[in-house]
Amino acid sequence: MWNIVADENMPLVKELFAEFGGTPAQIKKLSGRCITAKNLYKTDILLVRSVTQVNQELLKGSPVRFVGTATIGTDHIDLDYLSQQGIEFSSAPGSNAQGVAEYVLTSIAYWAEKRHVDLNTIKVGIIGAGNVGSRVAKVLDTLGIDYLLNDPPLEAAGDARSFVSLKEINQCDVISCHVPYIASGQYATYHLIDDAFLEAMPDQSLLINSSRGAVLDNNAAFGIKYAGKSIDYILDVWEDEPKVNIKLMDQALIATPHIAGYSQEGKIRGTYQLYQALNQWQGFENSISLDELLPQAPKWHWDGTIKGLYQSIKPYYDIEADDHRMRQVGANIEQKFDFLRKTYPQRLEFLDTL
Ligand SMILES: NC(=O)C1=CN([C@@H]2O[C@H](COP(=O)(O)OP(=O)(O)OC[C@H]3O[C@@H](n4cnc5c(N)ncnc54)[C@H](O)[C@@H]3O)[C@@H](O)[C@H]2O)C=CC1
Ligand SMILES: O=C(O)C(=O)[C@H](O)COP(=O)(O)O
Repeated sequence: MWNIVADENMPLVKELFAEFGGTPAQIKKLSGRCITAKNLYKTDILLVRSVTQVNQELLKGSPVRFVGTATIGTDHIDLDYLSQQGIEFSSAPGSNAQGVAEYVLTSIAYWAEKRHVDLNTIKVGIIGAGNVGSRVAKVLDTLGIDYLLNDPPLEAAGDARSFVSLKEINQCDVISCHVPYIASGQYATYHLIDDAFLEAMPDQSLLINSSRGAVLDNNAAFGIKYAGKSIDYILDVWEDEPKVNIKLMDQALIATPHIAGYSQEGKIRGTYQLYQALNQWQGFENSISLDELLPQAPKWHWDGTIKGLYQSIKPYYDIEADDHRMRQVGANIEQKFDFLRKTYPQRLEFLDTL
C-alpha cells in the first residue's frame, strides 16, 4: 500500500490518489506549514504546496521517494538535495498561470478606472516572460494594450521574441513581475525591484507584484511612497509571508494574500499535473481525465471597448472583494494570512473566449 502525505489545501487528492495505480493508498492530509519529519517516517509520496519547506531537515531518514508540489514556484524545495538522494520530483508548471494573468488584467483595469487612465495610451512592462508573463502578454495582445518584455535568461537562450532592458521596463506605466525567486547568481531576483528602481518609476505609474514577495524590497517600497513618490502598488505577495508589512499593505491600492493563482481550475490542474507525474513515474495509465474534473465556468464576453473594462470584468472577478477580506483582518494579518488563503472563495477562470 502507498503512503501519501498531502497538503490539506490541495483539492481532489482522494479522488485522484485513493486508488493509485489500482492499489489502495493511505492518504494523510496535513496543514502545509505543519508537515514535519515526524509525519513522514512511513511516507512514500509527499505532495505539497508552496508553504512547506522541503529539504534535508524534513526528509532525512524518511522513505519518501516522490515529492510533488502542486505549484508553479519551486523556491520552497531543495532540488539539489532531492536529486542527490534520487528522490523523484515534479512541480506543476503553468497550472495556475491563467489565474495569475486574470489577476493582472483585473488589476490593470481596476487601476485604470480608479486613476482615470486611458488603457489605449499606456505601456505595460512584463518582467519574466515564462508561463505567466507570456499569458499576461497574450491577454494584453488581445485587448490591444501595448507591452514590453524583459527576460535576460530567455534572451540569452535565443528566444525569438523581442526583449528590452530592465532600465527600459522601469519607464513603463505599469510594471508586472513574473520571475521566480532566485536568491543569488547572474539572474538573481532577490530585491530586483529595489529603491533605485522604484525611485526611477514614472509618477502615476503602477507596480504589480504577484511573483514572490522578496522580488520587491518591501521596506524600500514603503519608504519611497512614504517620502511622497506618487506611484501605486498592487501586491499579492509579501516578503516573509505570512508576515506582511502592514504599513505597505495600507499604502497598496490593492492588497491580497497570495491568491493571484487561486482560480479553482488552477488548483485542480496543479493536483492533476502531480497525478500525471506520479503515474508516469510508476508507468501507470491516467485513468481519470482533467476534463471531467474542471468546472464549467461562465465566460466573459469582451465587447471590444477598453473604456469601462473593469466594470465589465467585475461580475467575473471582484478583486476589490479580495482586497477587502485582507484589509478586514488588519493588524492580525500574520495570524490570519493562511486562514484567508484556506477559506478563499471559489474563483472561476473567465477568459477562455479571448
Ligand atoms: N501569486 C501567485 O499566486 C503565483 C505566483 N507565481 C510566481 O510566478 C513565478 C513565475 O511563474 P512562471 O511564469 O510560471 O515561471 P516560468 O519559470 O515559466 O517563468 C519565469 C521567467 O522568469 C525569467 N527570469 C528568471 N530570472 C529573471 C530575471 N532576473 N529577470 C527577468 N526574468 C527572469 C525566466 O527566464 C522565465 O522565463 C513563479 O516562479 C512563482 O514564483 C506563480 C503562480 C502563482
Ligand atoms: O504556484 C505558485 O507558485 C504559487 O505561488 C501558488 O499559487 C501558491 O499557492 P500555495 O501553494 O501557497 O497554496
